[in-house]
Amino acid sequence: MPCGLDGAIDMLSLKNSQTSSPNNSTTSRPTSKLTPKAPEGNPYYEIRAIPDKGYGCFALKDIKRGTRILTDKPLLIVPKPDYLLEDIEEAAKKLSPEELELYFSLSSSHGQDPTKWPSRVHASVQGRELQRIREQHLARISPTTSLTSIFQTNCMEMGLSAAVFPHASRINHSCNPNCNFTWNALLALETVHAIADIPAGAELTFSYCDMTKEKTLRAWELKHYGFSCDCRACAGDGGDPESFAHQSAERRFRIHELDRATKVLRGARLGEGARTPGFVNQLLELAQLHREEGDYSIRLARIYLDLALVCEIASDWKNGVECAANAVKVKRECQGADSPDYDKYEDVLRRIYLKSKAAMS
Ligand SMILES: C[S@@+](CC[C@H](N)C(=O)[O-])C[C@H]1O[C@@H](n2cnc3c(N)ncnc32)[C@H](O)[C@@H]1O
Repeated sequence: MPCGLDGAIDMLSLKNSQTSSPNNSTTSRPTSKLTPKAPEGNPYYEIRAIPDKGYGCFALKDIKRGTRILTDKPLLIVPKPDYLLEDIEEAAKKLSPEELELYFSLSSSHGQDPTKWPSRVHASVQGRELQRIREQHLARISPTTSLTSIFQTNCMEMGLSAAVFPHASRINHSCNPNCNFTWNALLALETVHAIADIPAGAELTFSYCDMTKEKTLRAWELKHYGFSCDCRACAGDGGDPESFAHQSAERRFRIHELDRATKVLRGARLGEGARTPGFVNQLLELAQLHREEGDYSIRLARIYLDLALVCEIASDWKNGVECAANAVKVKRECQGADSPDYDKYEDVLRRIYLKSKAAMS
């Protein structure tokens, strides 16, 4: 294996499976000319071309927070998150010619400038991980669309697998999104919910990265998709401390501080958390920050659930019921009442409510 003097491996000297694939006919080919459309009968959105973004999805009417805007069946499933080209090729063999055409009509972030990317990988990175990094790099800088370039531009987590969804894939990114996507294993469908009230004409967006991370980390993750984000959380703050960008950066910084401070006491050690001074206030502040940031997601639902459980331990029934009710509401609105675990949220609310009634009698 060629290795630089500094112990780094040159990525481009290691070309392999992109060119030696046994299934080259599907590995690389021109982009399809299919025009994307919202699913037939979907009343919520239409697809339009946007300068510099390809296509995007736009609300046809006012959409209330909690609305399920879309359910989508996977088009191509790769049953491992650390996929290689050979895994995508294997999955692509199961596609009909029409499905393959649809796959190749999706967005592809190939054609990127190689000088904007590190050209070397540390020598300690070996085997499958090295091959994966190399394949993805080659797909990114290649002048043509490929199975890998489309997969890495569009794939979403599907439990322990990764999959491409033909309709959900048309939704563009924002670090301050108005939609949430979740794999619903019970329905075997990807679901997209509005996490804000969306006015008619607005673009539907969700976050491709962990939106609570700070701007430079988000920018690095988004670079893999070949764009830099200009959403209101990423826009410059113009030196104005009142601007959304400035306040958002401060909120996300504080969210990280609070996450670090509370992480060890959440989950199995919640009982200890309940006895730790300041823990409840930290969780309350965290919930407030997520709300202000518009992160009306499962993260917020879990914070409320933990608050409810801490209140239950402390026999604080009034706040317990309120927090459990918030947890159920956020969970339902961002993932749906038919989502896995929803019953668990409702059970906590019911239990604390009954205990509060018993305590009053
Ligand atoms: C999953 S696709 C989204 C749909 C895509 N626009 C299309 O035409 O099918 C991801 C690609 O869309 C574009 N994109 C998504 N969000 C964007 C944003 N906020 N700004 C610029 N381009 C964006 C990038 O080209 C990215 O690689």
